[in-house]
Amino acid sequence: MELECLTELPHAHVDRPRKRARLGWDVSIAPTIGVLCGQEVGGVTSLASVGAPSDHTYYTMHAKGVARIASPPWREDDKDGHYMFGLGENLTSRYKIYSKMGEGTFGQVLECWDRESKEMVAIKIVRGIKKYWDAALIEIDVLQQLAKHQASSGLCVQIRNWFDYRNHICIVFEKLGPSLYDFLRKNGYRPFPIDLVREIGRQLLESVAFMHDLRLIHTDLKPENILVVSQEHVNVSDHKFPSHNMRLPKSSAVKVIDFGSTTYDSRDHNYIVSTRHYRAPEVILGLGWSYPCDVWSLGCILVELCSGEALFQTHENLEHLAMMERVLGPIPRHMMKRADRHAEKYFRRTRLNWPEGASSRESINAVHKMLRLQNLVMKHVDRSAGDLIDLLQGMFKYEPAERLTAHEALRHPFFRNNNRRME
Ligand SMILES: Nc1ncnc2c1ncn2[C@@H]1O[C@H](COP(=O)(O)OP(=O)(O)OP(=O)(O)O)[C@@H](O)[C@H]1O
Repeated sequence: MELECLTELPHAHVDRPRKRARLGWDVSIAPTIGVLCGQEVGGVTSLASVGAPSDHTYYTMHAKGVARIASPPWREDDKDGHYMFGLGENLTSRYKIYSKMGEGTFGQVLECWDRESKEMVAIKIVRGIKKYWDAALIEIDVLQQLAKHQASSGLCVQIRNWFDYRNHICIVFEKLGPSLYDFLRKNGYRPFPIDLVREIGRQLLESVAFMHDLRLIHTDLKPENILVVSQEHVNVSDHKFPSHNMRLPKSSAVKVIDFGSTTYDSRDHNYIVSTRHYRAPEVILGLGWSYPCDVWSLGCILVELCSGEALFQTHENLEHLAMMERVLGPIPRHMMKRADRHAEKYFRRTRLNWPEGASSRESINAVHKMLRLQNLVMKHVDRSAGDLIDLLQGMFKYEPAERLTAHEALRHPFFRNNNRRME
């Protein structure tokens, strides 16, 4: 999602952890600086309690030839502030880098061996640029809130530790498997079976209900930010095209990641949030947003899992609103009237300025080709289509106050009799 949003996060009331001193382990590069700064979460020994090694310890370590845990040579970050690393190198004396698992706006995520807990972990190395530094501290604060209130089997990724390494915030997470988007892509954008959609949908709503109970709004829910817990997958034949094989997660257990844009509830949120395809109408119209924007994003994700493809494939506000009208019916007048000065140009008196305002004939055709929600669901789903349509209609209410809450959606008949994880 756009970084500009992050710089505007109104987190004034959140106690941000202060910037810590450089990691003590790095003393071989800068022996005069060195206070260890990790803060463990979840009962593992605190790095902070270890303290900086004295000169004596430092030289003894070297005398003992502990080259195995030595620091790699200092290098410049790349032009975008990303940490430069080599596979097999150490990241502090505790972690050894195995592979790169992903990359996002904030930094890179590396698969590392944790010598202390003797397990693989995923470490997000945040870009060494101040605005990302500050945003990472907010993400850590949120992750610690979540960790305080959920068991390790919870539905949001667990933070294990964090520290500052060579001016990069590093956040250590439990290691999870591929994202739902990875599965969709590898399957050539073929739909998931409805029972799997139901199981994933239920967990996502539970995780969002949990966040909302803590007054947290994720704001960037999308298939890329939902990871399956297990690495294992099964090959099954596509229910629609039995000659095609599909790769599906062996267990349906999923967890939500990426709390870099998560914010506390406040009445005056009106900056742009969410990745485009999953963005709620009140965000586009500048009407202010809150918890319901997460429910809208989940509605988009459920449709995408059922159909295989993102629902609103657009990069432009007017086209996006036109697509919403095509799939869900007209935008209520009272919302059009309240649209902010950036959005009022999308309307002509009391209707959307469409197709007159379209940027091209292709855009008009793309919108025209879209199916109504009912038809779209019925095209892809055989069983439970009626319940799913009804649930989605509640999650896609234009008026945020009328939209189902996550708790209400969980009570919907679509989820009845299916309240256990598929294994
Ligand atoms: N705990 C984890 N286990 C396994 N892989 C992970 C984990 N956390 C993140 N990843 C991988 O790293 C990628 C980037 O992570 P993340 O979304 O947290 O970074 P980001 O920079 O905040 O991204 P964005 O640009 O979406 O804000 C994910 O899409 C995923 O592939």
